[in-house]
Parts: sequence; structure tokens; C-alpha cells
Amino acid sequence: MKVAIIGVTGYSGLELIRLLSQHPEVIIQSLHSQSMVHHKISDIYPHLQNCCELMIKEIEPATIMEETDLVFLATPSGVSATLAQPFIEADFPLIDLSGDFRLKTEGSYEKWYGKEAAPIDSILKAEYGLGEERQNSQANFIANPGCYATGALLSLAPLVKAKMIQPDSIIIDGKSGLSGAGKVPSTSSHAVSVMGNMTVYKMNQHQHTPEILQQLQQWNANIEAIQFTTSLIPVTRGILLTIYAKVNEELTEEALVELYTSYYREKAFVRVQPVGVYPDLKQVQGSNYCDIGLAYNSETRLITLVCTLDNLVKGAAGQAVQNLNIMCGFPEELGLINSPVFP
Ligand SMILES: NC(=O)C1=CN([C@@H]2O[C@H](COP(=O)(O)OP(=O)(O)OC[C@H]3O[C@@H](n4cnc5c(N)ncnc54)[C@H](OP(=O)(O)O)[C@@H]3O)[C@@H](O)[C@H]2O)C=CC1
Ligand SMILES: CC(=O)N[C@@H](CCC(=O)OP(=O)(O)O)C(=O)O
Repeated sequence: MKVAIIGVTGYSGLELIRLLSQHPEVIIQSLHSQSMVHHKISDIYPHLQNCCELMIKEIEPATIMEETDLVFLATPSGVSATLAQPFIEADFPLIDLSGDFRLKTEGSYEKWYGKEAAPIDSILKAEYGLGEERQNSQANFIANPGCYATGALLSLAPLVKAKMIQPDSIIIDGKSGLSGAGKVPSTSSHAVSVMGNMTVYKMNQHQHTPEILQQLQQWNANIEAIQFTTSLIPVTRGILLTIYAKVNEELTEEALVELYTSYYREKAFVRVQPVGVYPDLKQVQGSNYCDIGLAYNSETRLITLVCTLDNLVKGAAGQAVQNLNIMCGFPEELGLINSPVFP
């Protein structure tokens, strides 16, 4: 399987190189970006010396389609929409990591991303790529989910599908490390603003709000809205979500853990924690794992879910490789079962 990576000089593009260069069925055929054409990737990123010595090439869709079997777009939202078009028109296998093909309701992308959407017929061709929910899919055009959305949806799926929580009671509090913002620095991502600090951002305006809601509504049409808040924390990678929802009927933590353990029994990348154990960032960093801990408070009748994942792996490149595996009929875990980096 020969692949091309467009947007390879960004953080998720680099993760694609790291993961795909260890994948037994994949050859990285070509690398592409906007501003670094004709540079060797290992000259820009010395950690890749001896691991990947490819030269970055111009983005020529016809050549890419001639030389490879699948293309990854690890490019910013708005850019992917345009770059994807020739591949979509040719029905060429494509996995896009941006938000450009995730929101299926007309007008939603413009509202939440504040820019022009891709053509609606292209958006509708893309399958939403939440890996654990799309076994045996034949789709060859995947809209890889957002990082927060991945954690929120994997955490809520068993409860929402089983209709165990009140549809208007879902509160999602997400905290992300800085690599989630991509490689281009800004005033708010300056070390002085971030180190030793913690800030809320995009209050009630985060673009993953409609993405999470869209999927939850497919599982339970009675869910009309969610509360979702995001914060920036001074770590390089990792997301921790704390999610609250009110139960319809009393339950025990043992029953809750049993529900999740049974739901995710066959899923290699979701690790349900035992009663009273809650995941941290270090236990998932560098890996494709999404870890979920569960609690129940009988006084408030609230369930609390604690979820951690690596935004660049399960939240981006790792899930994209998982989607390649599903698309190609490879075992879903192929090339992805590497232990998290600790300490
Ligand atoms: N970072 C994360 O944790 C996550 C990111 N995503 C999504 O994945 C995508 C990539 O994110 P991330 O890796 O953080 O982004 P970065 O900002 O780190 O990198 C962006 C990449 O896109 C390239 N690029 C930018 N503009 C263009 C253009 N006009 N034409 C061609 N290439 C271009 C850049 O190339 P050059 O160096 O030449 O400028 C660079 O390689 C985004 O859509 C993001 O929303 C999704 C989930 C998590
Ligand atoms: C820390 C930080 O800024 N994180 C980014 C997540 C990026 C992402 O996943 O964006 P897409 O949905 O466009 O792919 C954010 O909150 O916007």
C-alpha cells in the first residue's frame, strides 16, 4: 500500500510519518507541503534522520494518484476542502484529518468554522471516521474526527445508545495540550501565556460542538444540545475530558464499568478502567489508546466520565491509520499497538 501525506510538516503529518513508517503493509511514497517543497523532511525535523529521508514535493494530484494508492490530508480546515476536490472527483482513496467534511448539515460548517464550506455533495460522500463505530466499512473517503470529539463520543456511546442518561444533561469539559493548536504560533500559544497557566478558550463556540452533537443525535434523536467547554493546559500533547450526565435510573459503579467493559470488549484501543480508577495523560501519550474511567454519585445522580487520549494519535494520525486499516481490510490494530511513552 503506497501512500502520500499532504501537510507533512505539521504536527499530525509528522505523526503519520512516525506511525506509517512502522506499519508492515504501508510504504510512504511521497511527502507534500506548501512552503517546504524540495527540502528533505529530516533536514527540517532532525528527529527523522535515518527514519525518513524523503524530499518534500509539490502537490500534483495527478502524479500522486498515479504513484500511490491512498492520500492523507493533514492540512488546515479550509485548505483540505480545496485540495481534496481532484481526489474526490477521481474517487481516489482519501483520509482527511481536518473538519472540512465532518458536518453534514448545510450551513453548519460556515457557522462554526467561519469560512466557506466544501461543496455539499463532497461533504456527503465522506464517511465520519470514528474507528470503533465503523467496522467492515467499504468507504474510501474518510472524514477523520476531531480530537475532542473522538474522546467525547467514545466516552458517551455506551450510555447514549442504552438511553441511560437524560438527553438534556450532557456537560463536556475538555482540556488540551498545546500541539492541538498546530505548529503555527500565536499570542495565546506563546510560552509566556501557556506555561504555568490554564485558560478557557472558544467559550460556547468550539467547532467540535456540532460534530459531537451530530453523532450523538444518530444514537439518540432526543438529544437537542450539549454543553461543551475547552481549556488549554501547559503540556505538549494529550486531552483530558471530564463529562457529566444525569441518569434516568439509579445504578452502581460496578454496573457502569461492566456496561463499558462489555461494550468495548472487542475494541483494542479503548481501555475501560476498573471501578475507582481514573486515567491520566501520561498513560496514553504517544499511543492510539483512549482510556475511560467511570464514577457515579448517588446524591447528584450524575455519572462522571474521565477520558484521556493523545490528540495527535487517537485524536488525529493514529485514528487515521486505524481508518486506513479498516478501509484496506487489514486488522484494525496493524502498526498501531505501540506502548505509550512513560515517563
Ligand atoms: N493538532 C491536532 O491535535 C489535531 C489536528 N487536527 C486537524 O488536522 C489538520 C492538521 O493539523 P496540524 O497537524 O495540527 O496542523 P499544522 O498547522 O501543524 O500543519 C499544517 C500542515 O498543512 C500544511 N499547509 C498549510 N496550508 C497549506 C496549503 N495551503 N496547501 C498545502 N499545505 C498546507 C502545512 O505546510 P507548510 O509547513 O508548508 O506550511 C503543514 O504541513 C488540521 O485540519 C487540524 O484541524 C485534527 C485533530 C487533532
Ligand atoms: C488546543 C487547540 O487549539 N486545539 C484545537 C483542536 C484542533 C482540531 O482538532 O481541529 P479540527 O476540528 O479543525 O480538526 C482546537 O480546539 O481548535
